[in-house]
Amino acid sequence: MSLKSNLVKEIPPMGDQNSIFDCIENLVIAIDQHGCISIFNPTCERLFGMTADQVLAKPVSKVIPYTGLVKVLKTGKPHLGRKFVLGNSLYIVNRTPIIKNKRIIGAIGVAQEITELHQLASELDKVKKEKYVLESIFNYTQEGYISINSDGYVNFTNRAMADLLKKTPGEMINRHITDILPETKVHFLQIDGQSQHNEIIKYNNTNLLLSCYPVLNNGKIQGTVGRVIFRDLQTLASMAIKDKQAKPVKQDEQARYTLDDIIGVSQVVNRQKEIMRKVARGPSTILITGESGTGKELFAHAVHTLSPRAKGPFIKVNCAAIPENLLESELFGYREGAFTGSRKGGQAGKFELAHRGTIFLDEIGDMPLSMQAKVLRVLQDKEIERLGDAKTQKVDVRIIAATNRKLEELITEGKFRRDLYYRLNVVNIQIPPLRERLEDIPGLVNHFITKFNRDFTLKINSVSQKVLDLFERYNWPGNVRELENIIERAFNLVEYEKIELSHMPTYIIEQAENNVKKPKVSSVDKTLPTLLETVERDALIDALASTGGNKLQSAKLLGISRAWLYKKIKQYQIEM
Ligand SMILES: Nc1ncnc2c1ncn2[C@@H]1O[C@H](COP(=O)(O)OP(=O)(O)OP(=O)(O)O)[C@@H](O)[C@H]1O
Repeated sequence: MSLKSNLVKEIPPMGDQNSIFDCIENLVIAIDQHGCISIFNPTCERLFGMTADQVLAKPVSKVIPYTGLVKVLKTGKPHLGRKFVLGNSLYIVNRTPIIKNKRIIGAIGVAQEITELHQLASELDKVKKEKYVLESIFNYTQEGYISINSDGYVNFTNRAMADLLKKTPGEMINRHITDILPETKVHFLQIDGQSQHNEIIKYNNTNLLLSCYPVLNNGKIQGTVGRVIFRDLQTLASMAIKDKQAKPVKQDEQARYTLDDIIGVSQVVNRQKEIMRKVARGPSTILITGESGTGKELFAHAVHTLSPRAKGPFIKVNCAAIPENLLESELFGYREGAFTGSRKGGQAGKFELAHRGTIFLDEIGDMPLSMQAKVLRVLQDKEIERLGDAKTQKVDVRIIAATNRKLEELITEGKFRRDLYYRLNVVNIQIPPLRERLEDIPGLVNHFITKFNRDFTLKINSVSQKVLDLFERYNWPGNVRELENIIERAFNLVEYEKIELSHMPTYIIEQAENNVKKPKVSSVDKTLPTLLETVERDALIDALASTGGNKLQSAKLLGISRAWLYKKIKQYQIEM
């Protein structure tokens, strides 16, 4: 009988161990109570390049530098789910003591290669992150998107589409498209690899402008994506001045917000408010920059209401939303007979309408170059010419422009005029993204709760601490607008008087989980020691929260001793 089969007898019986260990693909190594190898299965032989007969009965620590088995033998404590790297592969191992008659008679380790699994998990994580980004993009566009699979069942819809159809995405997913949009059968289901553009369909009493695109995979149709550009055709019609039927755009010509409507305690918001107070008095052009949803329009309204022009009109033009060929007549107006279908008596443009007031050129970065030249001329000469009219008119208008694009980059790419940039950028107000001023969140949350309590006639009076913690970890790609939408969504779900974690969309919970809690320090406090302390404190709080306050587990999680954890809890005065 070989040495190997003698030693294996020491292991508690579990069937025909030899053949089990011999045929499994896992690495199996066992040691006896003296730390000598008692099992070394063929997978180990292959991987370590040694035969069982060469290593059996030898001290494991001499044969393989670290297996962890000697430690398990000494302490009697198992090591479960530990990972290690061997060559280019990643393994997960369970090491357990072998106990017979309450005595530790050895230890066994069983390892499984998980390289591929790990790669798959990383891939999945990457795909998940990309999905969040795409979802955010789709959820913050004004255009409605819906997609169906090849059998006609809805597998995706964005918020704009759900709002448009007055349904929740949950009421639409997995339903057949004809149950949701009966009229679209022909557009969605009979699409044959070609796109269909701008078809008019009816939904309730609204006309929608729908485009459909096939989703192709290796040339085969997998489904269809539908896009609704304008919520209803009246919006389009009102923009199309050249259409004889079109009504002039009804504009609310008054600024709606004041400085008090800008909520925020962060240094940066207070500094910007201070600047606004000063510059509002003068005539200078102002350029407001910041990501989408940071409050640029709100700031523009507030400058106007603070200015001596407050009683004059406040005219907003969204330069990105108006088709290039209509922008000129929109901005400068046109003379009667300037083109076929032009209105009798002609029409005043936005600059004229803003006379003695303020014109707010939103999304100025998207203004076509040809129009930039004309706006520059207004800035220089304070004069306009209606389309088709040789007569010039003096206008007294203050310009506030805003953009979420990097104008310097657009200048380098030749898409924005440098001279216009200098003319606009006399005073620059930069609004930082919400993730860089987390201290503004609680005030904004209260502000939106008050607003929605009014709109929904509800009496929500608080938000759970868990939700506030979540808000600190989330990175707010849609900024304050996204926060406002999330609170509004919660109002639709809330049952009692408190907004809880269960009222939050899963995508923000999942994204926040992947984020390290950000240090809540203002720019003046950003010395390295302060930052390190903040990160350390946050890591402690996260570990304690995720282990339900268990200090031993938290210490393990953080890779520090229990004594060190206690010291840090005391140092940072973390309440338990
Ligand atoms: N500091 C703030 N206090 C209160 N409400 C705010 C604040 N900032 C933004 N909001 C609200 O967030 C929403 C988005 O703001 P706003 O439209 O001004 O952003 P924006 O930067 O102009 O966005 P976009 O670039 O997409 O046009 C609005 O409902 C606005 O009232």
